[in-house]
Amino acid sequence: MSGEDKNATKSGERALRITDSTLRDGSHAMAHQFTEEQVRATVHALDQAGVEVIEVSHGDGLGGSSFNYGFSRTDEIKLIAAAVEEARQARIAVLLLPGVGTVEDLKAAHDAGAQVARIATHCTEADVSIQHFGVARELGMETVGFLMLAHRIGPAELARQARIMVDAGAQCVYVVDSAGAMVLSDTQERIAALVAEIGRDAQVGFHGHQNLSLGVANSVLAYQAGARQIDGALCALGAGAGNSPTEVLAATFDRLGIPTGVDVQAALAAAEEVVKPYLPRLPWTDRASIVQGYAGVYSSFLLHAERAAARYGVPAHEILQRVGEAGYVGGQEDMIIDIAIQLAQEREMGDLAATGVR
Ligand SMILES: C[C@H](O)CC(=O)C(=O)O
Ligand SMILES: [Mn+2]
Repeated sequence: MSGEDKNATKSGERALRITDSTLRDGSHAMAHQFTEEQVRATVHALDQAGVEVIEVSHGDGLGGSSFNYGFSRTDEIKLIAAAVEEARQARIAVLLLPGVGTVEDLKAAHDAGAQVARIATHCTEADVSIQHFGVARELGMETVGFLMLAHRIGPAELARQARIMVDAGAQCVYVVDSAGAMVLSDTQERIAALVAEIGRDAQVGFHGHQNLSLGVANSVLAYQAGARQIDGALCALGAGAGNSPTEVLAATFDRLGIPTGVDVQAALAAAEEVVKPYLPRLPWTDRASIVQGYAGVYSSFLLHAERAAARYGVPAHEILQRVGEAGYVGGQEDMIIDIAIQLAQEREMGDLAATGVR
């Protein structure tokens, strides 16, 4: 497929496509406890608002329900099937991290009606996605690549990784600011590099997090640098301090005269009347999530760090600072426990030293 957007005619003059990830990235913030009723109500509202792609999966993608990542309350294939049933015009997307999920999971999601496959890898590991893009294309799914923790490498290397995904069959590759660590020009430079490398063959997308409160600003800059797919989540419901809020993206791009095909009033109602009432807590830029952006930590580590903090009596922001210094990536959630234990031991040693005990 060329970089030209084949869906552009669907919403007339649409200049960029907003993909909503409330029911996937938001799964992290919900500790993977979405119910079928919540999924149905959210899809119905997003669909009515004109959002064309709605992502539904465990927060860590298909197959993520596990001891390491957190068990889902409801089987994700059941949630995907419910979302497909509810959507009138929107297509349902799924996320797959090779190694967390398998091609069998992708086939099951496709059988349940999912039409868009988003394949995510760490930003330096695009080659592990090759098989999955091949299978997704064979199934006739739209394909999107997700280069996570994209702040960790420079624009040129990121563009080389995007090329691997496109050669494997990706029709769009996202710069994924998993840590909410990118500051303005970081986004512009990476998007521009990807557009230069793959722009003739595929689209470029941007997925932002709000840890430094820059998700929406980064999204606007991404669009200006050539991105044509942008992610959001209603009420910012996503990992860390949350994602760029879909309703704010819709309103901001509308004010900029950049058509997204999303009805601003309907998106505002979806956030306020459908999602907000079921939230256990609003995504928030507190000390711990700001440290995630500042130290470049995977956003989905937040709840894991908070749980370890409560269990070992150490501050979550200190755990996350150490995680950032160590450079851990998705899949290394167990190291959060390790760091919490180390911090607790250091504190105990410090206390003993202060009381003069040897
Ligand atoms: C599995 C991650 O939550 C994917 C994502 O949304 C990100 O890296 O950001
Ligand atoms: Mn995310």
